[in-house]
Amino acid sequence: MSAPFNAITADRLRKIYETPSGAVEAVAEASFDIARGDFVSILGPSGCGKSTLMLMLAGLEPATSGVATLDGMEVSGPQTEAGMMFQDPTLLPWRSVLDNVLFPVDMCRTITSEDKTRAETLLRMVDLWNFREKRPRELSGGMRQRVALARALINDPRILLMDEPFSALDAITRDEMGLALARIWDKSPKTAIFITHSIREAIFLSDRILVMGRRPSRIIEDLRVPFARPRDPSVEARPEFNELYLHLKDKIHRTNSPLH
Ligand SMILES: Nc1ncnc2c1ncn2[C@@H]1O[C@H](COP(=O)(O)OP(=O)(O)OP(=O)(O)O)[C@@H](O)[C@H]1O
Repeated sequence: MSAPFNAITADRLRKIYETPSGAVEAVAEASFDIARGDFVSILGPSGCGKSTLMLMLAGLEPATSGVATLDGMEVSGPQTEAGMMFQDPTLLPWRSVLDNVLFPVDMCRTITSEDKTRAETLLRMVDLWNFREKRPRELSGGMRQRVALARALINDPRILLMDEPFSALDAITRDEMGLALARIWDKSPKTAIFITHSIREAIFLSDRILVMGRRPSRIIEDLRVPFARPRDPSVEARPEFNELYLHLKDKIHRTNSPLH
């Protein structure tokens, strides 16, 4: 059977958290299809349900109703095939950088020499080759996130789910991480969902941007980013970049305002 064109689908995904103080409707209804190879960012005001949506797609939080699929398979539990990155890199402190990158392989089978070669290639790509034998505590925050990126790619996943992976980093390191991710993308495009609060980061990295409205949230904007790849940071100086930036900023501001 040939692979489906849409790598990720969400069909009326809804999430209500039951809490001691009552029900919280985190996501009212999210529906979208993501084509194979597209890099899609999700923007939206704080607390609108972006992480909840991601957790439902990753199979880490069950949807109250609706259906998600990854690579044509309905999501009904943790999606081990997808690469994942979160705000916190969650590295194992007693393992070396190289062994942290190999951890997802170690979890499911015996590590082969090909796995080691791939881990080494990835560490070169994220510029951490010289740190492969170090422990996480010896690395900066940006370096730890680069280890997490290499780890997310170790199984060469077709789908990558990233929830604010760079948000704890300083602005310069964050830009460098964005560039590193864009370069990796140029070499080996994957289907990705990337949650961020940075409109500039979303435009620079994405083929398409979805905006979620205020809770209980829905997708209120879905647009394509018109810049060819590979992109370099000079794209930010283009008038179209700024127009898109202002459009998205206005959209998020309006949804965040109690007057709208
Ligand atoms: N496990 C949980 N139990 C109860 N309520 C939750 C839980 N997780 C999230 N929520 C609530 O669901 C809503 C959406 O939270 P979520 O973390 O998905 O938003 P977000 O858009 O990712 O926020 P931010 O941009 O600030 O990270 C919030 O009101 C939050 O308090």
